[in-house]
Amino acid sequence: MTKLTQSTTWKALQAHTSQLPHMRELFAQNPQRFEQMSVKACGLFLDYSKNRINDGTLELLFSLANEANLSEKITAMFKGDVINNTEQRSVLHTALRSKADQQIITEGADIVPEVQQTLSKMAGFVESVQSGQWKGYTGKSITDIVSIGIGGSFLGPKIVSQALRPYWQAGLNCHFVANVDASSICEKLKGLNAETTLFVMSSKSFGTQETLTNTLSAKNWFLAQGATQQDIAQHFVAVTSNVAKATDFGMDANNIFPMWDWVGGRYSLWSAIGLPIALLVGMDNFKALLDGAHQMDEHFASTPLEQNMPVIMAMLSVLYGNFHGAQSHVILTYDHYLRGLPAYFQQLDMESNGKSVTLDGTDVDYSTGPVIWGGEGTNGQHAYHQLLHQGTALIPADFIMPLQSHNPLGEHHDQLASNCFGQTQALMQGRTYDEALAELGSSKLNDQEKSLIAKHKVMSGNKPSNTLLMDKLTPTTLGALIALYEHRTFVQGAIWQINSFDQWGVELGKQLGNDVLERIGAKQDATELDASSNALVNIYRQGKL
Ligand SMILES: O=P(O)(O)OC[C@H]1O[C@H](O)[C@H](O)[C@@H](O)[C@@H]1O
Repeated sequence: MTKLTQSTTWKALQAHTSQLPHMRELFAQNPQRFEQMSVKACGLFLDYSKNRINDGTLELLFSLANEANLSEKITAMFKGDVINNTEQRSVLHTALRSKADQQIITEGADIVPEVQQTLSKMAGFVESVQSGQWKGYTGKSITDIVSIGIGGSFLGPKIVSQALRPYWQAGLNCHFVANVDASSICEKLKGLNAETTLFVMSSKSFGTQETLTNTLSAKNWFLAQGATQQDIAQHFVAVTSNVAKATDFGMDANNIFPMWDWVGGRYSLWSAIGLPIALLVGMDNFKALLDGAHQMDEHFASTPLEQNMPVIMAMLSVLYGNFHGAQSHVILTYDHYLRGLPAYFQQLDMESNGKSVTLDGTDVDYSTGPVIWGGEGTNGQHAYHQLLHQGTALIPADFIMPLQSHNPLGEHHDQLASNCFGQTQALMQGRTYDEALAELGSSKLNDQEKSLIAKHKVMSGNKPSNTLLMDKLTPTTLGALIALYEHRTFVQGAIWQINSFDQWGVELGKQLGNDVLERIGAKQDATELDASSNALVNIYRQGKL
């Protein structure tokens, strides 16, 4: 048994949670519940009153956080301690949104000046492309960006660009390519004009197979359209921490934007990996995004745990995962522009906290990261919400909604909001058998039929949800929202004593993928793998069943 599960607080939480009454009763007991269980920070408002908690639960959860030395761990991250112990790295994505006059030291050097220099380089480039000064090889301005990257070098730029669609500057469009399936890049290139297309290749390592292959194919396409080798510098730029590899690959040294080992891929949209975002929304908006995240960093670093938004959300997730057996967590966005956010948070959380040994290598004897999933709230209501309401799995939910729409139109937003609030209410209060029976009161069914239908209409309720509101989706509120989830992920990892910043599981997949690729290209059939893998490779080599 680990110390965590043996601790008095852990055991107290186990006993406490099983005795807590239904949320309907908790609301009835305390008229101040909403005021006491809501918090505002950095333009975001969190209502967490619809959770299976009372004051006692919160006290125990914060004790657990204190026993995990959470405050010390937060300080250690911000000041650049080597908290990613398996890769011997600091974790300093927060430095990317620091203020120019801050000093953040890692490996003996202040990194803020480098961050600022890179932002200036990005600003110059963005201005030049947006103004049309940056010309393609036939003297035309750029109209289309193709962003090539995968994982953290893809999803952040894509989802944030999508979320900030109302802020795009006229004249530029962006297309994202990640999948190594040729159909992805071929479809994206159809209809593009090489003379006006700029490729942004993003790879922290500059060694990821999918990204290198897609970039080579992009280069070949570009040359096949009539451009020459000398024209490449005007059409290909790279973002990477491996500048040497990028220049070896043929990237013009002036067109390489640096990033650093102390930025994890899934935390990297704030670095030059965010270049496609900046190209679309302009540098001022990109800086506003950084500023929103910085505000959340300050809130996280300096607010007592009890009022600390990321800490509250993280501890609630620990509550459900470790004391109520929840295996997944759903994120429901009531905003069309935020439709990609669940996928982004999925990558962030599952790659960070999908771990089963503690920092010192001990096997955990408790659940760690849940499955994160979700989508656009209103659409889900007509599909998978059924399982949230009446299924056997407990699935805590986050509902996210801006108060003002970017497209105010008739009654649309009122309907959207009423769906959002109505769902959290239904999840919380459910419907009892008597209520269901009463609803059937005037129907023509006989008593037996009424009783049967009523049983099917019962919803146990007591299903937890958080509601997150903001005035409007802006670069600043979006920055704060994403940083909120980053820190929530960090806090959970801190409680579970795992390393949230490595990803050895993903690395093994890459390694074996390369191994299989060699067998596919070999002269004879594969014989050295397991029977299934050999057979699959050999069927593939034949090219038909
Ligand atoms: O940016 P790159 O080095 O090309 O890496 C792209 C992605 O590769 C891996 O799959 C990692 O698990 C991700 O965290 C990373 O973002």
